[in-house]
Amino acid sequence: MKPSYQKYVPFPGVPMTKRLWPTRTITHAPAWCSVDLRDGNQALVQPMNLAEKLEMFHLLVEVGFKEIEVGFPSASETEYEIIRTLIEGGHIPDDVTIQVLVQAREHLIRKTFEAIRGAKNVIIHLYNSTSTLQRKVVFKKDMDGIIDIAVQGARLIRTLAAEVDQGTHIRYEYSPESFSGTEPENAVAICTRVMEELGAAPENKIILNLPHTVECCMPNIYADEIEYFITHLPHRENAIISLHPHNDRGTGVAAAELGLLAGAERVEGSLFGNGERTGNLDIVTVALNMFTQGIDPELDFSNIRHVREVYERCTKMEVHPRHPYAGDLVFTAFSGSHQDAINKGEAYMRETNSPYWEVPYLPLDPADVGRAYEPIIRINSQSGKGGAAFVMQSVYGYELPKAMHPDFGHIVKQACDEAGTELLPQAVLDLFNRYYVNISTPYALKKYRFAHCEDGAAPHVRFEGVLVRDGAELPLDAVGNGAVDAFFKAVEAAGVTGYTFLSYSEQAVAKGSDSMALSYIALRAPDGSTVYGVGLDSDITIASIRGILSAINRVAGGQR
Ligand SMILES: CC(=O)SCCNC(=O)CCNC(=O)[C@H](O)C(C)(C)COP(=O)(O)OP(=O)(O)OC[C@H]1O[C@@H](n2cnc3c(N)ncnc32)[C@H](O)[C@@H]1OP(=O)(O)O
Ligand SMILES: CC(C)C(=O)C(=O)O
Repeated sequence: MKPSYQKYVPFPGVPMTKRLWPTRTITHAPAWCSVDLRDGNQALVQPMNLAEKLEMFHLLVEVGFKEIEVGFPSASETEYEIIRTLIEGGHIPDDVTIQVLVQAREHLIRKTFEAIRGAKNVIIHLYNSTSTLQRKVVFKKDMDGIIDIAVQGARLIRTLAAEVDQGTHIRYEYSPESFSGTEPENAVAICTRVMEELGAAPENKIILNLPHTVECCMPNIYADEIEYFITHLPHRENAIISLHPHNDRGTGVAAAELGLLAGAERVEGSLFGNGERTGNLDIVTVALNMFTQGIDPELDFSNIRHVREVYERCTKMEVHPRHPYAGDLVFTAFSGSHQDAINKGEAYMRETNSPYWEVPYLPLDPADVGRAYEPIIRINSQSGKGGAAFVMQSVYGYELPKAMHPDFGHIVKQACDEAGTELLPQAVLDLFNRYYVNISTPYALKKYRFAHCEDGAAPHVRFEGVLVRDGAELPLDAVGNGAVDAFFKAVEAAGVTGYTFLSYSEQAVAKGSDSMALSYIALRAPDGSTVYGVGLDSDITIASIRGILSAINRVAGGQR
């Protein structure tokens, strides 16, 4: 790639010495305009058909958009028919304004006015490209020539708007397309002329949409351009300043956010950023970014799965697994330290009832976008002991004692390394069962009984039974202050020696319709190490006995 970088010209800065936007914060939602059905649609391999456009339109209404660019009605019969269907089919709620895009060309403008007949609220969106590059390469005109295209278009629009039925409320929008590639003073000049032509006034504000048609500079430069425009525009009070970022450098969201700081009041974009090339601005991300700053975005993404499902079906595009807020993996932690911190954060939230979201590594509560049911913690070779314990607890209700976490974590880590892939919860449970639960080799408890005795002395329990190893029977018979103690002594008396009882905890778990007891046992093994065993049975005493035997068997069977 060496020398070819020299053919790129660095983007010019904006002549500003003082700028206000870096000192500001975003405090409220802008007016949003969805361009999914137009800019998004025009960039699809297979543009949406009528049914898909209608479904998408209804989704956008459901999400809360009040301004929706529904198409470019003069582009084709299909586009025209879709707009007629929206209007004639009564699909447009009274509080929603449809927007239609048109180039500054007479026959296209006339066709556009035909298309909007009978609509209640319409924004006629006029555009022509104004950038230095387009002037030179496409239009071969100077700036006056470009202004003339816009003025002629605006004049015709005003004339035709005056003839439209009284029941149709028309507003105007003008885009100096490729605004960010236009000299700032030229952008102001052309917009000023269009405002005059369209009779912009405080009670009849024009939307001046300032597109980052191709994102060719850093977002701070776009913000400078917006602030320059706003502070140099005569009669700024007659205009609503709108942003239309694209995402060629991958910073469309940043450009929109900095553009808002620079004073814009309206934002055009699309769901998940669908649009030309790398896409339009992703409105979902900007809106949810606001949400995470304690600002009501005035769009409803509380069921993001549904929004995504309709979007993917209608556009045949896929949302990337790492897409902010909506991707499959964005609320998932595989790595141990993240899992640990998330676990602790969730415990902190439960224990303190904190009114604020204070969970490390998760900037948004998944429940706020309807994703609370998904596994946050998933297991692979990067996971730690807390992750495996979390899966056992959250999926199966097994409350592993904290001291046992490293032991089980080690087993899970080894299995992940061997598998070289993620372990699903069932595989984690299988490992737990295989390594700890009711292990019955080499020692198997063949038969047993215990009796509670109260014969004058302190109450005690007698355990009798038979342990089998390699076909040989070892009789068990001992007395203890409880069944577990009696069993432990009986095993020792039968020659299985060198174990010390360290700790024990129990819990009930639901197994189908039955409730079972789980007993976690820790013993000191003959070599001084700690060994864990788990017993599972409908009877808590038997569960404990099975747990002890499991621990012994893990040592005796060399299964550690
Ligand atoms: C940045 C954006 O996303 S803008 C929106 C872009 N969207 C679309 O283009 C989708 C819909 N477009 C279409 O269906 C077609 O392009 C139409 C119907 C608008 C126009 O079609 P056509 O006139 O057949 O062809 P085409 O688009 O190639 O037109 C190019 C001509 O329009 C001129 N032109 C382009 N934009 C404008 C404009 N805003 N104002 C006036 N003339 C323009 C070009 O200079 C060129 O002129 P030339 O033929 O004299 O060289
Ligand atoms: C027509 C304008 C708003 C546009 O789509 C763009 O510049 O990207």
